Amino acid sequence: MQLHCLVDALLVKTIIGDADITIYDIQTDSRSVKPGDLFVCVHGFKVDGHDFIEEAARNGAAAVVIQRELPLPKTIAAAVIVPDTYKALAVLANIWYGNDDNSTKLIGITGTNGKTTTMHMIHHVLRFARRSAGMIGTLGFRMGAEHEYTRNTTPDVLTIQNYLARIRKQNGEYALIEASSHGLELGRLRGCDFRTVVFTNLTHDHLDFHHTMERYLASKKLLFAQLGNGHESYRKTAVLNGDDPASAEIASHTSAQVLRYGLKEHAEITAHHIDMRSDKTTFTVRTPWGDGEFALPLTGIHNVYNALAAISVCLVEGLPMQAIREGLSEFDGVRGRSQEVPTGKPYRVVVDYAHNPDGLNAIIHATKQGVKGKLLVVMGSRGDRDREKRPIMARLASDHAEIVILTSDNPGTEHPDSILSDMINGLNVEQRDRCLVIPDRQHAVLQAVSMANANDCILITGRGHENELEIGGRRAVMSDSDIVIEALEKHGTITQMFNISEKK
Ligand SMILES: CC(=O)N[C@H]1[C@@H](OP(=O)(O)OP(=O)(O)OC[C@H]2O[C@@H](n3ccc(=O)[nH]c3=O)[C@H](O)[C@@H]2O)O[C@H](CO)[C@@H](O)[C@@H]1O[C@H](C)C(=O)N[C@@H](C)C(=O)N[C@H](CCC(=O)O)C(=O)O
Ligand SMILES: Nc1ncnc2c1ncn2[C@@H]1O[C@H](COP(=O)(O)OP(=O)(O)OP(=O)(O)O)[C@@H](O)[C@H]1O
Repeated sequence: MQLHCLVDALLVKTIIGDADITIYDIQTDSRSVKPGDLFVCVHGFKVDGHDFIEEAARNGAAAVVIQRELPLPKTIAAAVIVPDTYKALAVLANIWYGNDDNSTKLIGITGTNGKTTTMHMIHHVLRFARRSAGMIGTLGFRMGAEHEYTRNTTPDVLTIQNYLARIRKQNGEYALIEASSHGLELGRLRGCDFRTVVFTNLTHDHLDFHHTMERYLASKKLLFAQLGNGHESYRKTAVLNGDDPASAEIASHTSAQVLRYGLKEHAEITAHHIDMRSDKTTFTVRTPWGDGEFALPLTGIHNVYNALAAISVCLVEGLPMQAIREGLSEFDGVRGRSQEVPTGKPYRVVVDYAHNPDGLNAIIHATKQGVKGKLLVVMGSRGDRDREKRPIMARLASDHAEIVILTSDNPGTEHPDSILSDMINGLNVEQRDRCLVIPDRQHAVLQAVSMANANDCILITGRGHENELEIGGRRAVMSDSDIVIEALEKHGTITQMFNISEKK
C-alpha cells in the first residue's frame, strides 16, 4: 500500500519526503522492522520509540510516524508527523488490516474477575452452536487451530488489529476480546467497534496503576461510553452484573440498551434454585426469552455469575436457549482456574488464578464447600503490582483456611521477603502463629503435600495457567501443576530441594 493512501485518514499530519513509497508492513518495535516497513514511534513507560529510529533504519524502515521533529537517517524516505503517534497507530492499523468494514461481530468482556472464564464460556457455546469465533485474552489468541501466546490480556493496538484480521481471514463470525482496565486506559482497543459488551464486577485490584477505585471504574466505563452512539445503536447491548454497585454508574454512561443479570430480582436475567454439588452446580435461569434448567460442571457462586453473563450474551446474539443449556453443560472450565490436579491420593489439590481479594474470596468459598477435612492454602502476591491488596489477601486466607502457607508468587524486581512481610502485616497474632512462611514456592507446595491428610484440600492460588515467573529480572519456567506433580512424586523421598530450570 502506498504511504499516502495509508495516512490519508489521519486528519492532522505533516508529511516530509516521498509519500508515494510503498509500505510493506507496520511495526512499533525497531527490532522487528524489515525492509520497506513503516516504523511508528511510540512513547512507552520504559523507553521512547523515537530513540530507536536509527535501529529501525538499519533494519530497512522506509518511513516513520513521529510525534516530534527530529533528525532522520538518510535511508528514511518519508516521515509523517502527527500529534499523537499511538492514536495515529490505531487508525493506521485498522486500515492496514482491513478491519474498518466491521464484518466481524465484536464482543468485549471487562471487569476485575471472571473475564477469561466468561469469555471461554461464550466461546464454548458459540462453537457448540456451530458459530465460528476467535478469542483474545489472558490465555492468548485463538482462532481455529491458530494459537498464540500474548504478553498482555489486552494486547497493543497493532496486535489486536492483526488478530482481528486473522479471525476475519478464517471467516470468524465473532471476535471475543478481554478488555483489561490497562488496555482501555492506554487505548489498546481504539478502532474496535464493539457490538455487545459485558461487565462482570469491580473490586480491589490494580491500584498501583489506577491509584483510586474511581479512576479504575472510569477506565471500565470507557468501554461502555462508546456503545450505542452510532446509527446501528439498536444492535448494541451492555450486559451488566446487576448485583454489582458499579453497574448503575456504568449504565448511566452508555446509550446502548442495558441487560442486567444477577441473583436479585431487579435483574432481567436471574438464577434461582442454585444447588451446589462437589462437581457441578445446577440452577434455573429466568430470562425475557424464557426459562432454562442449567447444569454447569463447575462449582462456586462466582461461576454462576460468569455463566449468567455468558447466557445473557448468547441470548442477545440470538442463540436458542437449548443450545446454550447443552453447550454450558459440557463446558469443562479454563486452564488454571479451579483446576483439579489428579493426585491419586485421598486428598485434593486445586490450582487457581485468584490474585486479588475478591477472586481469592470466591475460590476459597467455592473450594471449601466440598472439603470435609482441612483447607490448606498456598499463596503469594505478585511483585511490582498493587501493594495494598497483599495484607488483605493474607488476612482473608487466614480467616477461612485452617493452614496458610505464604510463599512467593511472581516477585519481578521486588525482593520476595518484602512482599511476604507486606502480607504478614495483614495477620493478627493468632494467625501469625499458625501461618507458615516459605519463600520458595516449590518448598511451600512440598510442605503442603507433607501436611495433607485424607479429605483435606490444598488450594494453590495466584499463578493458575502461568508457567513462567520472574525473579530479580531472570525468568524461570515453573507451573504450579508441575510443581504439585513433582512434590507428590518426591514427597517422602526428598532430601534436598530441586532447582527450578532457568532460562534467560
Ligand atoms: C505498563 C504497561 O502496560 N506496559 C506495556 C507497554 O510497555 P512499555 O510502555 O514499557 O514499552 P517500552 O518498553 O517503554 O517501549 C516503548 C516503545 O518502544 C519500542 N521499542 C522498545 C525497545 C526497542 O529496542 N525498540 C523499540 O522500538 C517498543 O516496541 C514500544 O513501541 O507496552 C507493551 C507492548 O504493548 C506491553 O507489553 C507492556 O505491558 C507490560 C508487560 C505489563 O505488564 N502491563 C500490565 C500492567 C498490563 O497491561 N496488564 C493488563 C491487565 C492485567 C490483568 O487484568 O491482570 C493487560 O492487559 O495485560
Ligand atoms: N465472577 C467472578 N467473581 C469473583 N471471582 C472470580 C470470578 N470469576 C473467576 N473468579 C476468580 O478469579 C480468578 C481469575 O478468573 P478469570 O481468569 O476468569 O478472571 P479475569 O478477569 O480474566 O482475570 P485476569 O484478567 O487477571 O486474567 C479465578 O481463578 C477465580 O478464582
